[in-house]
Amino acid sequence: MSKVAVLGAGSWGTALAMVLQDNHHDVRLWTHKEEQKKMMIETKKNEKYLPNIVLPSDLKIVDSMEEATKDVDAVVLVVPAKAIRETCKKLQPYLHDNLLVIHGSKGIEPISHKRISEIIEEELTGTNYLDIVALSGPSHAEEVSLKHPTTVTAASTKEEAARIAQDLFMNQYFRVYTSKDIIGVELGGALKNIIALGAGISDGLGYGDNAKAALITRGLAEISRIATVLGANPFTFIGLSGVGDLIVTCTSVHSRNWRAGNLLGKGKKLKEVLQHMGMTVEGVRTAEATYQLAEKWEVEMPITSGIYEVIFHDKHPKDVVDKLMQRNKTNEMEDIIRIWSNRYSH
Ligand SMILES: NC(=O)C1=CN([C@@H]2O[C@H](COP(=O)(O)OP(=O)(O)OC[C@H]3O[C@@H](n4cnc5c(N)ncnc54)[C@H](O)[C@@H]3O)[C@@H](O)[C@H]2O)C=CC1
Ligand SMILES: O=C(CO)COP(=O)(O)O
Repeated sequence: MSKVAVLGAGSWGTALAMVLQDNHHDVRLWTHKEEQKKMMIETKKNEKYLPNIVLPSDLKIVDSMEEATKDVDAVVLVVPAKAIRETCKKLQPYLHDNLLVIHGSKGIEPISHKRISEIIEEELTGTNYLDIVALSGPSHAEEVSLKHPTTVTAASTKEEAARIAQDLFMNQYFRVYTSKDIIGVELGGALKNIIALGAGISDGLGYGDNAKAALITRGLAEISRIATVLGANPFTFIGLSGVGDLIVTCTSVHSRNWRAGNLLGKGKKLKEVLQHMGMTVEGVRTAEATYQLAEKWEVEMPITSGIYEVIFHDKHPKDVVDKLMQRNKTNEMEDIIRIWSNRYSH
């Protein structure tokens, strides 16, 4: 049995805490909201984020970061990407040697273009902890909390760290693979949210399965193009955190990114959509960051650019689709083969 702190009690933090509790670890779930903490203790439910799910009776809902992290072997950061820096600052005084830092968040920071593990590393500089592991893959919290079979990847540059995370989480319904490609795993998890917005927009416009399959496939092509330039292993994108997460997020009604896109496709404005959602829609901020990254590295990302134009410049989604369909004629694989061979020729 290990002692584990889960920081962030939204849908994903709560579902991961339940997996860890099922594995008989000593789990402490922390939320920054006092009223949410009280509600979870009183009702034994997390009504806003996972309605109808009864929390395990032995799951500890704690009062403070200090209580959450006391003597723990691992912390699992599961707050929205925009709250990672702030949460790391709160965590910093409680770090100790041999503490494994795992995160389950999916995003890229605009302007700095940092991945989650890079932000964590930056914020925890000068402190002692073991390593950072990213946990990512096709895993809607709603299904994990019902113990439906789910597979994810634990990625760390240090294989041993990924293996510790694998051992902590793996059970009968939650299968964990390891990977050393943390760049690819984090980029796959973050960038698929942009394409999921696109899939939602396409469905909202009334287009069918052909359009969605095109978005998933060509979306994967542009994700692997930029990610390979940024140092990822291209093979990661045929894995769970690549095509796996892309499929689940583009096709599931559980996906907040798909649902937000769907409303955009039906003509709603971004502000209205986000108010209506009331939950984290990571693809919006990641679209901004990725648009900037594509410009910086001169990588063609036409789908991401189109979605960015819809979200931030009020472009009509139908005009964006027309523009995508009328791009210059091209060979399907030429670009990615060139990028892959550049990478492997060094
Ligand atoms: N929901 C899911 O099925 C999955 C979500 N993720 C990722 O997990 C991360 C968290 O997402 P969800 O749990 O789904 O979000 P959510 O919208 O369900 O909940 C967000 C939680 O973060 C808390 N929060 C907001 N601002 C905060 C701050 N400044 N400091 C501390 N806590 C704060 C909220 O109170 C809430 O408890 C995201 O990056 C998401 O992409 C990853 C895999 C699956
Ligand atoms: O990352 C997820 C599933 O793997 C959750 O996606 P959404 O944030 O779109 O709900």
